[in-house]
Amino acid sequence: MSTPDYGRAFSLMREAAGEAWGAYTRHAFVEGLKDGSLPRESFLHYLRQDYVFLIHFSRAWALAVVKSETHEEMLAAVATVNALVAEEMQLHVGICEAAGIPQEDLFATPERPENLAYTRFVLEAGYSGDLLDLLAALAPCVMGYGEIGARLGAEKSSETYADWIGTYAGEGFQGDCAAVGQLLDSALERRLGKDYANSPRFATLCDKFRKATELEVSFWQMGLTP
Ligand SMILES: Cc1ncc(C[n+]2csc(CCO)c2C)c(N)n1
Repeated sequence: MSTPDYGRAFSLMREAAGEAWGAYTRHAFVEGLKDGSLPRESFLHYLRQDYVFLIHFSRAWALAVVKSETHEEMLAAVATVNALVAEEMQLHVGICEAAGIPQEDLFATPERPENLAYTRFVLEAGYSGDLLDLLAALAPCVMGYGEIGARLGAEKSSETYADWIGTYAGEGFQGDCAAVGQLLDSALERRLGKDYANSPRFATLCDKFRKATELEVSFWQMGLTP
């Protein structure tokens, strides 16, 4: 299976993240989703934490609207806020309700430190920096799940987690990843010029991307320990 193309900046940042990228996208939790061996208890624990995660991620994408400098940037950011609140959070509510966990319980899930560390790192990148700092911290989450979804959609050997895999493998979500990739490319060119990859700023953005990738690894690891 070929890896999906989410744009030039993403490819460069992914490369700069080194081994952390594979540790994230091929984590044992992901392989357990692929072959159905992930214990249900771990999956539900992950989903409850992820619901809280998505609340804060929606706030971070809303901050991207605040940090936008063009109508086009605002449109891309607002589309992601909507995808998060209306689709992804709904997926979690649906799966958890079917498993006997009501929505009020989800909202009241005590936040694990690994979860808190990740979302507050991203929000802080946005509070202290500009749209580029924020997008560099947000990108691993979107494109990583895009890559995971595309691979698991093609390679899965069990139907146990097919709903979850289908959401991220589907055309809708893959289109969202391409749109975020384009936003990242155009935001970089607008602020740093076409040669952005050779700007000193780019290295600091790659650091943020790698840090967020490492926080994704910790999040999967947390999922394995309910
Ligand atoms: C820990 C964790 N990391 C990434 C995602 C995936 N995700 C979060 S926000 C977003 C963009 C809007 O769809 C996507 C794809 C997740 N659910 N949980």
